[in-house]
Amino acid sequence: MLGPHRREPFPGDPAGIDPSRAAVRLTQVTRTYGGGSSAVTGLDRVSTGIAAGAFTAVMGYSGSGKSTFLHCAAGLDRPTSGTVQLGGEDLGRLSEKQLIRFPRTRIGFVFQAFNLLPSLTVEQNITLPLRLAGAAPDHASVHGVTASVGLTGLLGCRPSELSGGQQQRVAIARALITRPEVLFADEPAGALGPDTAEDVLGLLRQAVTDPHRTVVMVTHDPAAARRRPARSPGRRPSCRVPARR
Ligand SMILES: Nc1ncnc2c1ncn2[C@@H]1O[C@H](COP(=O)(O)OP(=O)(O)OP(=O)(O)O)[C@@H](O)[C@H]1O
Repeated sequence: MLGPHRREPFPGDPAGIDPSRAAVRLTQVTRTYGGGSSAVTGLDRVSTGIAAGAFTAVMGYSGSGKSTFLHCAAGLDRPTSGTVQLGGEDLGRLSEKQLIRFPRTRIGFVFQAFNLLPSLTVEQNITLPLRLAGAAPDHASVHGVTASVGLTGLLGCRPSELSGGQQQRVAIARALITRPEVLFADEPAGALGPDTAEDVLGLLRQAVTDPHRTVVMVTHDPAAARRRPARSPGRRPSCRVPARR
């Protein structure tokens, strides 16, 4: 964990990562909120690469820009300057319409607060990204992903009928249903108790056992960042947001 007075290079700095092995690359990315004297810099010229097929944990002190980093890397937010490449695609070159469609097919995102639609059933929540992308959900995929996150038998429930851990499992299934190249998770266990949190983190570590998948997770928990996925990428999985100047 970095403190506000320490600045260390990113372990995944582009200088240290083979460009062909980077699932996501940020180059000189700055994100400023507001303007004038009240402007806040969420990210300040961050350059880094996320190794493809690895489980990478993003850590840093509160307010250091972890969520901003994740949103820019996933294309959910546009940087004020700099470039983000995901799977070789420069997200800055995409139109608003293309950028909205992009996450539904190429990335999955898991939020701390689950962000499920309360009026939809578990099955409808899980298949929503497919339906928004105009694809018909096939039962084998739905049941496969549901079983992989331990939700078999709960497809007809509404989110309000589920525990927090079960709701986060639904959110993970929803993120995985499109078979994304990169799965982003922002404090996915932040709203859960320790045992449930461990289950949810285990599912994310399991997700990277698919050789074509990269997982990037923001966490405050050094233990969660240190634990290796089932198929270890062979090095310590960590990535740190440098202190803002
Ligand atoms: N929408 C916004 N409008 C204005 N400022 C923002 C906005 N989003 C983030 N910020 C600011 O940008 C900085 C980085 O915020 P960010 O949420 O990315 O940090 P974080 O490391 O994820 O924090 P935490 O660990 O507390 O969730 C903070 O100073 C925050 O106040």
